[in-house]
Amino acid sequence: MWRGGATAASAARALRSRMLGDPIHHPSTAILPIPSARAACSAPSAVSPAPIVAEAAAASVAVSSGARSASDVLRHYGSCYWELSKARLSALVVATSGAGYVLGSGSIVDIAGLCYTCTGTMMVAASANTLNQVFEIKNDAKMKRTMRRPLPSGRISPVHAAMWATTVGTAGTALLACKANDLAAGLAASNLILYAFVYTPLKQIHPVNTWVGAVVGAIPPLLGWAAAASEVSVNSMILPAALYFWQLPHFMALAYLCRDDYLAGGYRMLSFADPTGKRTAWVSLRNCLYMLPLGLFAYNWVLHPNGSVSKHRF
Ligand SMILES: CC(C)=CCC/C(C)=C/CC/C(C)=C/COP(=O)(O)OP(=O)(O)O
Repeated sequence: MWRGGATAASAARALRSRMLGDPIHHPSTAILPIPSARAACSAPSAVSPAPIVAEAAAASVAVSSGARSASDVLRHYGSCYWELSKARLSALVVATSGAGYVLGSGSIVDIAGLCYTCTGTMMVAASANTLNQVFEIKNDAKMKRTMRRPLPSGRISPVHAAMWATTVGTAGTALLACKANDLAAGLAASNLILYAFVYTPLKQIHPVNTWVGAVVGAIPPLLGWAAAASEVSVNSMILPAALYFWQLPHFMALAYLCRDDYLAGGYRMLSFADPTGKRTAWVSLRNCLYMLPLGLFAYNWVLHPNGSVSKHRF
């Protein structure tokens, strides 16, 4: 039986803590270069072979657990970035932007342009969603629906999240400016500002926040259209308008069903002053009805990127 096991285990622990630090709480010390482990492994020694074997084993354990810890760190922050970005919601936002791009393209769709636009939109939406959570840490911590998010649960620091938002938002806007056009980049940046710096604080001030939030959700297809056509027109507004009216019943239903949670979070929603739900239901129904004429417009108009309206079937 090999008796160097205990020595190897403690040496491995010491090496591992030197190499990796605490990946979660001290991320800056988390990934030190592997060569230090290799150096420990290959350091010449004049002492008996048992410690050499023990140290070699320790180093090899340290390297493999180091690799595991590095991948743990990557997984940890990867999942934080994913959640901060609300990646599934952002993917839906990208789908609407992509639809706008295709409609704004006319008969030929530039696939590379579509990919750049979708990537840029995803990045700016990820940034907007992260900033929203940076500003709502205390509120999110009070709500059942949101208390397990990365910031209120302490899985990532606010500074780290803000740096992620700044990096991805700047890169996404630059991508749109370089590979699409300034109009698309401007719409993306303005929408980020509207969401993070107008809608987000407004949630705690006045129920009108829901309507402002619906504008934020409606901009991405306009952005996509602008990226393809380099301009916006009456036709480019049809899909955004449909999204705007569609979101209101969606948000109203959420605000009514989760009203206790929203109240606990310190938000101001229409549903608080509506115990029977009748007012909320009426606002929802009214906005559903507004969608009917939009369907007729889309059916009867050819959606020319240049905004001219010809009466054909779409
Ligand atoms: C290109 C670009 C910038 C696109 C932005 C797209 C975007 C962020 C859409 C979300 C719209 C919205 C009002 C979500 C609800 O936020 P909430 O704060 O009510 O949600 P929460 O309570 O779950 O945090």
